[in-house]
Amino acid sequence: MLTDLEQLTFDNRFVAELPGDTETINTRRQVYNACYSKVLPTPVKRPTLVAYAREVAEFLQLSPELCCSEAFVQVFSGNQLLPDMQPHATCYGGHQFGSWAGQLGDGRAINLGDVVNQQGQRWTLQLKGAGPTPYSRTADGLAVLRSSIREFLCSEAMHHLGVPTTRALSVIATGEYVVRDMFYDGNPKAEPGAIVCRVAPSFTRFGHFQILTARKDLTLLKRLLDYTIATDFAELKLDLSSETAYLDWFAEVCQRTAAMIVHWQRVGFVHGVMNTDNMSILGLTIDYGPYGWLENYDLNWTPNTTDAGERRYRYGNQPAIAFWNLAQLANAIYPLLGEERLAELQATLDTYKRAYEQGWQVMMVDKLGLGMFNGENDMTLCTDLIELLQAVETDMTIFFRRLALIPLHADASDELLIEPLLDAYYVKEQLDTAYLTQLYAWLRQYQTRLKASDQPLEQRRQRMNAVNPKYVLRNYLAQLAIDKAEQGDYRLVNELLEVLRRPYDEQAEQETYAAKRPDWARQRAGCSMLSCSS
Ligand SMILES: Nc1ncnc2c1ncn2[C@@H]1O[C@H](COP(=O)(O)OP(=O)(O)OP(=O)(O)O)[C@@H](O)[C@H]1O
Ligand SMILES: [Mg+2]
Repeated sequence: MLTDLEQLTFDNRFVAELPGDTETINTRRQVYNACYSKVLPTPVKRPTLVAYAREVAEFLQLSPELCCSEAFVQVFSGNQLLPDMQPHATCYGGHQFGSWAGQLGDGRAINLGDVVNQQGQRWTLQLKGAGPTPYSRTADGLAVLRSSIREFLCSEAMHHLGVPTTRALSVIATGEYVVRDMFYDGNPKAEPGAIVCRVAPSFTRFGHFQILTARKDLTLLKRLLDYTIATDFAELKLDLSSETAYLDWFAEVCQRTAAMIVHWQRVGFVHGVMNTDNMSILGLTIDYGPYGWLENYDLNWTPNTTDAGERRYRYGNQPAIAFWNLAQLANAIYPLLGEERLAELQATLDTYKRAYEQGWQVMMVDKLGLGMFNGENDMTLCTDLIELLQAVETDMTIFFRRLALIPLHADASDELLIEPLLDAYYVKEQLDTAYLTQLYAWLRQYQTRLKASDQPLEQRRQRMNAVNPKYVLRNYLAQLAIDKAEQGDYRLVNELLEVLRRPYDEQAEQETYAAKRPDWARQRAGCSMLSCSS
């Protein structure tokens, strides 16, 4: 463990190997022929630590004492730079809600540099909300405490759930106010500001490639792609002189993206703003903005108020949107492959569909504890269940967690059979005869199917509990932590972080955090609907 932040070892490859912007003044502009612009974080008045994630600190070799020190707060609020840091914001573009938006870039994210730890792993440190950059367009480069707490808690919760994600080292309140019109309805308010330090092996997005192709800068496109393959995908050991290197790389991105989406569907995470600038090349969940967790299972649900009309980013549409986004990435690298490789590129894109389909089946088998996917019969079992879950308001997390507890003996009465599931229902009056008849029928089929799978009961339950979390960052829980934090009380943020470290464990003393959404949270801002304002 390091005792001094100056002992961190930096090796900033992105900056060293790719061309940077020749302009060094921090003015908003279009940046050509460059992958990044050097820019300093804006100092803040009174930074205070809200929380830090000890696992992230650990792999960066930062001791708990160091994380609670004044030096830590000064560095991770952007007030003080370490000697080997090379702060910069990167240039990317993207499709937002399906339309090409041109240059976006790190408008409020500043990479400090890449730390290499004792294991030789490279981790980029990135401040989000550390002030304007050349890519800030008309916005202020800042972030508010509420959105920063949501980003911090959710990235860590996702990691502990086993979902590929960017990580968060710390969230620091700046002691300054940031003006936001939360619902874009002409009611701006001063809110406390904050900065999250995100950590990932790389923050490269689909949009980093797209912007270069859009500008026909194929020389830099090739350089960035070669760099990415050599650095971020080094373990693939691709030979860059081989004709298939780019296709092999793209296949890997498709696989990783499919794996990530399967995880989202498994835990009921809805990203809310799956624009191509929010898609990580490494298949990591990135940009925790107007995301939400499914409470009642609903394929049509989107947490993002900006998306309420079209519902492009609804839960049930995430797999299709990921495919669409990958198609945009395919378009971006197409000029490097040429027409003679178009058919192969298209075929590679289809690996996403296969990987997703297969991953989904395995995921459902695990969630239901079936042992193995049994073709059409299991498909029907799954689709019937999905219909049932949507027929009445059913809490997804509680339902799947409790499914492991239903009695298996055929002579168990209907009442006994649904007893473990009753907690999952939001409106008891919806459980009418018609619904119950269907539910019992499904449960009987499920019982029969489980018996046929012939697994020892305890083993099956353990397997199911390992994929059906008991604790997720329920929207209202995050909001409760935010309400307290805005009063200067950070205990609930830290308590939630602690509970979410072990989402699959029973944690009997923490039951309250597994409770379904209370009625007060049904229509409250921040609980059931989120705006992009952050
Ligand atoms: N307050 C802000 N100041 C400057 N730029 C911003 C601000 N909010 C968003 N942007 C920029 O607008 C674009 C789209 O925003 P989006 O909400 O997807 O990202 P974000 O939440 O800022 O960041 P990230 O994707 O890095 O998590 C990005 O280029 C982002 O940097
Ligand atoms: Mg974004």
